[in-house]
Amino acid sequence: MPPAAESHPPLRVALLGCGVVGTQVARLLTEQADDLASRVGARLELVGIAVRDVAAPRDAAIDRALLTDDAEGLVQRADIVVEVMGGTEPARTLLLRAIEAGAAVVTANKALLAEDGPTLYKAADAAGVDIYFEAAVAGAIPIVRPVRESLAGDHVRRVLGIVNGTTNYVLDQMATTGMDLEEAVKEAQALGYAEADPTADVEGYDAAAKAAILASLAFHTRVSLDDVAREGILSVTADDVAWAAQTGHVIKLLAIAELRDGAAGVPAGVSVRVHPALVPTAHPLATVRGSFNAVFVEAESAGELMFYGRGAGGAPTASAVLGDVVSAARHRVLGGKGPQESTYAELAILPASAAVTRYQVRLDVEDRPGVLAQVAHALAEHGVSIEAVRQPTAPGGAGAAEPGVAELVITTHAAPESALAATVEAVAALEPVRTITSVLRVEGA
Ligand SMILES: NC(=O)C1=CN([C@@H]2O[C@H](COP(=O)(O)OP(=O)(O)OC[C@H]3O[C@@H](n4cnc5c(N)ncnc54)[C@H](O)[C@@H]3O)[C@@H](O)[C@H]2O)C=CC1
Ligand SMILES: N[C@@H](CC=O)C(=O)O
Ligand code: NA
Repeated sequence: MPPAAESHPPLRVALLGCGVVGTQVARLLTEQADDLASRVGARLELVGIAVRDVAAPRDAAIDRALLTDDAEGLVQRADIVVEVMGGTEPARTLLLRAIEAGAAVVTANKALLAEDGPTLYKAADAAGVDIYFEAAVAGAIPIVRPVRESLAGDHVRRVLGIVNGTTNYVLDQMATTGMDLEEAVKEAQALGYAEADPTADVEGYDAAAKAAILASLAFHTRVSLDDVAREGILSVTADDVAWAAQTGHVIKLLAIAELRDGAAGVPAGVSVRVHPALVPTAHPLATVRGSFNAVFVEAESAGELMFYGRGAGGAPTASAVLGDVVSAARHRVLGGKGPQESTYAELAILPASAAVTRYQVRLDVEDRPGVLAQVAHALAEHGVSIEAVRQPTAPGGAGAAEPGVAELVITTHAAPESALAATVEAVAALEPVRTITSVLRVEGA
């Protein structure tokens, strides 16, 4: 049991940034001060909130006397620095200054961690202080700590997740209300899910940053944003969404990190990617609605684990931040330190072309005998085997693109991305092929 709060001097907490997340962190630190003190064994005293503009209007929960535009000065007078301003600079410099000054740091900044986490981890290690970042991946969902600590005795094989609330919200709205992408993004911004620049969400950078962080932790190997093969949701059309529903799928933006052991002609290493994928409606990931996130982890001894909850929004993200603050604060009171970065495995990072997935290819072809055989032959020549072929529109009948044209939907067995790219090119070049309407990966089947 921790000592009574009064037995330890208060711990000074500095907050950098007072936007969607920062406002909720400040509110919870104040409203839950007594509980937090009892849980930590010392009072957590919010000593300042660094903002760009001290005169700007703020939520009523913010004590305006704490506002300062001197972030550099603030980090020098704190035991724990919480960074929720986002962006690479000045966040990195301020966190380094805080670490040099002996403060523990808590950050929600996945963009910074995925780009330059090692600089911060090394500095924290050298200074002997904690660095925590639960909020950086999947908001409120405890996923960093389970992968970093609870599964430290296991071997993780694969992580598959919906880790961006904005894009999940957008795809869900497109599927259920027919809303267009731009309108749904505006709603996600208003609800506090989107990044300051929502292109980070819709182009997959945010999910890629989270995938890099998760892959690093899961595989004890340094993975940065540049190592992640990335596709966002801008190429997903209303037609894709409607067609997915018609065939028993939903489209989700997935983050995938997997260990490949050198089988199937693909070299051994780690494959990390983010892309939209067709997920069968019976799969648990298909039921993840709105801004919710979910992460599947497959580990050798633990088997399959699933983590589900709110991945975005002020209060849910603040919950994860506060959990980290409590951990760091307990170390200040009771001694001890959180885990360091672990990169001993030093696995190879595989190129995007080595990713192995099933694909669904939709194409319009001339409706005459022998066409299907030509298409099948082109696939076979590239070593891609067909799992199923469907012709959703009756030849030349209702729903056909035009008379004499038939739509084919080909689902492949798992094939390397490199083989598929060449195959699609070869199929597109066939004389009876009019258009390749879409190529989508299929996951979770
Ligand atoms: N909003 C969400 O659902 C989640 C956000 N995050 C992360 O949390 C961090 C904050 O996100 P939000 O609160 O949503 O962003 P926000 O844009 O609402 O808030 C950031 C605040 O920091 C301030 N700021 C930026 N640069 C500053 C500087 N140099 N000095 C002082 N203040 C500065 C901005 O003026 C703004 O008020 C980001 O790293 C984001 O990726 C993580 C998980 C979920
Ligand atoms: N913009 C992010 C916020 C949380 O990380 C998202 O939409 O998930
Ligand atoms: Na989290």
